Amino acid sequence: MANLKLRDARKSYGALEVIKGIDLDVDDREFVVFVGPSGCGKSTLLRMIAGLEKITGGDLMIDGKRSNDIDPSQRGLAMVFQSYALYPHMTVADNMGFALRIAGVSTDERDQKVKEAAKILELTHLLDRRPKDLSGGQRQRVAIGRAIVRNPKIFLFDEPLSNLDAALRVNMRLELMRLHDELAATMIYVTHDQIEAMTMADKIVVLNGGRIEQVGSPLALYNTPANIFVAGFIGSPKMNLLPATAETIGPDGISVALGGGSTMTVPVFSEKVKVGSKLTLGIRPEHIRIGQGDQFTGQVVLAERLGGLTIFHVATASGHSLVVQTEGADTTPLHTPISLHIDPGMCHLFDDEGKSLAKLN
Ligand SMILES: Nc1ncnc2c1ncn2[C@@H]1O[C@H](COP(=O)(O)OP(=O)(O)OP(=O)(O)O)[C@@H](O)[C@H]1O
Repeated sequence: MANLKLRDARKSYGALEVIKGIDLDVDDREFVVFVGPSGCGKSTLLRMIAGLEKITGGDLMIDGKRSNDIDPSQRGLAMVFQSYALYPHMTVADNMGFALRIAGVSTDERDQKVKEAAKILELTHLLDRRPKDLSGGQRQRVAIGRAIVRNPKIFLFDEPLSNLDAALRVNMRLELMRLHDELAATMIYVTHDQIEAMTMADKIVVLNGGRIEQVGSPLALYNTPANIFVAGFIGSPKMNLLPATAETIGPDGISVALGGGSTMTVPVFSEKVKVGSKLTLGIRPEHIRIGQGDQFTGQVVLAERLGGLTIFHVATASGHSLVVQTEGADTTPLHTPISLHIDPGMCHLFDDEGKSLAKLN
């Protein structure tokens, strides 16, 4: 069993506070991913958990025990870094067994643990090699093996795949998911790659400026972002965000004017919104249909043809730029006049503070 709790966790460097009060629960066997823009504090938070950065306020609880001041080596955690940090002069087997040797584990037990980990990671045939004779992906597997042999309560990963090429990243991503399942392990994983976050996480933690914007399952964040920040951060291509003004408020929702004569009634509710309130309408690119309506007319100005799907950049007659995603290889040529349909039920409305308005049932 392994669980971890942060309560009002803070980190300051001198007068500069970079982690500003984090409350988070990581449950046993959960795969938790920290995402957020560069500099938001993902690595700092992970390093605070690992014990590599001192926590300057609040509590870190590991299995119910306050662990702020426990030595990193005694926390029962193992961290895998982006840089692998392998010892170049040691073989794969020695690299993997090093921490156990330092801990005074007998040679027999060490060999057995290294062999078990090598089998799980398909490194058995490489145990006698040195890191320089391995590919990037193999090196990263050795770094993960070094964590596995320690049988940690919780694995911590700091952007472990970002030095790998695109194809290898996909492979390693799948391997890590398999490993999480096979080891029934608790994992905390930092990345700026939202595909990694969406595909691997049980729970995503979206950080921004040292605070949590939202915590939830990948689909919860995708379908019901709490605010504009999360709406814009999760999802690729990004959600379209358009300025809107509340025109009427009724039992069917809030009617908004989108400029250029376009209006839409979005089935949401808020006591705070009044006629004239400034709002933002959000619609994901895959929820806009081409050639099925007259909410917007315009023309395609750019097309990203990916084979399985096509991403159109559309300039509307009302002066908006919209990104539209269609299934398959849509061959609509550039500059073709088109009309667009938006399903109001798929739209999000955000208030003037960027908070999401509740949907009507
Ligand atoms: N030793 C330090 N002294 C002062 N500020 C620091 C120190 N280490 C990190 N910071 C600041 O803390 C903030 C968070 O940094 P951190 O590395 O955790 O961000 P990150 O989200 O992991 O970013 P990235 O995705 O770019 O790695 C940044 O503004 C950074 O400049």
